[in-house]
Amino acid sequence: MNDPVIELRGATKRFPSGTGQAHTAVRELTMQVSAGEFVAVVGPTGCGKSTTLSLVSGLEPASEGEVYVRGERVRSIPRGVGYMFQNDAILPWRSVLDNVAAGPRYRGASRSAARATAATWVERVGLAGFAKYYPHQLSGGMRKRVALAQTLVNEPEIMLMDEPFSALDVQTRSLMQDELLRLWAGTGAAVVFVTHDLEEAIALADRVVVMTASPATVKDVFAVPLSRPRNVEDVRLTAEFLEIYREVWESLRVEVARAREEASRVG
Ligand SMILES: Nc1ncnc2c1ncn2[C@@H]1O[C@H](COP(=O)(O)OP(=O)(O)OP(=O)(O)O)[C@@H](O)[C@H]1O
Repeated sequence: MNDPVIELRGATKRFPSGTGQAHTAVRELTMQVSAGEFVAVVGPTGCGKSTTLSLVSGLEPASEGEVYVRGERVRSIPRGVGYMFQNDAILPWRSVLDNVAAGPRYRGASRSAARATAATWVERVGLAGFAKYYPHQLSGGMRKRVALAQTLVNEPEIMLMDEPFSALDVQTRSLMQDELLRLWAGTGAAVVFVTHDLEEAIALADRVVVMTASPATVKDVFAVPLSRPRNVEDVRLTAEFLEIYREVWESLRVEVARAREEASRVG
């Protein structure tokens, strides 16, 4: 394996809880992600998947253990990190083109250079002809395309994705998954993709990390040896996919059951 671009070594994150005691969100997380690798993280609701991304992005410092990006200890937000969340960061008063141009502008490109770069990404995500549209004129899938272009225009070395497609209907979701794979291929970016959806995780990733019920730690890591390029709808129907699904679900189901038990005890 190449040198990891992302490395967590025994990272633990505690938050102050309402009762004055510390609440452990994630504990002793150890994992590595290499350049060009697509890693999906699955786990029961509320186990600490988003917190894991916050540690990598430097938004939250680890309470214990270490987090490295490109071999350097994360102390603030590292450069070269792109995000995509469930709620997109599209500004309603800006056109599609200007939303995508905002990143390059922020990084110092002139208005015309930023718009030229943005135009190529607007086209690559399939929105040529919609550059002048405003967000309210777009469908949910089209907004996701804008969000993808907003992320990719900055050519991130690392992409942190937190359930970016979970609000979409099933068909649009599959389309966007294919788009993501197509656009990511060849970028060399390392991806950490958090999802509730095990099918999505396997269809997209090179490895699937299963987290335990709260406080989350890495329970198992599964390789996904499905060939690329992949078409997510086709790949889901293969015997190989189902075999991997069964294996990962065996691991995940125990944690989902444990989380439910815990929730019913607390609730
Ligand atoms: N800033 C914060 N302050 C206090 N507690 C927090 C904070 N961020 C997360 N937590 C707590 O840490 C735990 C893990 O939350 P996190 O959002 O990482 O889980 P998740 O697995 O991403 O959840 P979901 O699957 O519902 O998206 C939760 O109990 C949450 O309340």
